[in-house]
Amino acid sequence: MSVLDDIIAGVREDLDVRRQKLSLDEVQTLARQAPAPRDALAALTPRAGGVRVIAEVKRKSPSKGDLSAIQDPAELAAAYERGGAAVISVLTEERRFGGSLADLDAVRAAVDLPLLRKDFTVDEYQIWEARAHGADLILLIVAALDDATLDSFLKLTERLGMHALVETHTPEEVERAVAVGARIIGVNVRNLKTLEIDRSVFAALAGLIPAGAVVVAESGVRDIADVETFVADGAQAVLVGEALVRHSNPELTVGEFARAGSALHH
Ligand SMILES: O=C(O)c1ccccc1NCC(=O)[C@H](O)[C@H](O)COP(=O)(O)O
Repeated sequence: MSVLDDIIAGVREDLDVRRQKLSLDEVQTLARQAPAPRDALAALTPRAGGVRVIAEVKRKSPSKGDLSAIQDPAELAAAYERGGAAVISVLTEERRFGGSLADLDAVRAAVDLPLLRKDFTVDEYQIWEARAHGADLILLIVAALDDATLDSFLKLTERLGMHALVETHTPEEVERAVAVGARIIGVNVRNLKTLEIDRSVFAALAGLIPAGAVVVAESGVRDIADVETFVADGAQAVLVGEALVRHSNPELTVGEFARAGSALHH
């Protein structure tokens, strides 16, 4: 079983528990009552003077173990917002990342930016749930979904007024993301089956993404030089977790990353 398969097995078990407590009907009602979504696509659309930063609230991970205790996710997200993040990503997977929907609620109450509910979406229920908790963007990992499911999840997401970050790691996955009409396409340089980071994967895949889709480099950003390399290779946005949560001044670091590559970016 790959790491991704193992994570998804746990996600399904946790989802069954939540569904016992709150039916799909009830989550749908809450989603329909939620305030209108913010436009994450507009927030990620490139503009002069830098790269868009998706700043992540991430406590721990399968690859690195504990990263940061993060007592107050709302305070961290507010620091990201002050630093110039375009979108805040909140990991809600509990077993392997230590996140929760309570974190998403806390961050939603604290910032005005679009929010990415970062989870392993394998069931329609999670999309309604994301909206009910104020998310504006969800993650769809191509490797975890067949074509028909990817297509129907993307359609549902957009029907609910949200957008999807459609994540890829191979040329075939980019092709599948493009085929379903993804408008925000991520290239994760972390292989979710082996956890290996290979930053060169981004340069190899970014050129396959058609103009018109926002291109996001995901994972493995350690410093400004990494952001500059991703921008030079075609990134319009970067998704950063570890480097921000481990830093003593996440606000400053988000700002530095957001300005990185401004000379290259157009
Ligand atoms: O981070 C992991 O170890 C991981 C393992 C298995 C599946 C997903 C994983 N991470 C999710 C992410 O995509 C990252 O949290 C995100 O891209 C930020 O990465 P980083 O800046 O390297 O923390």
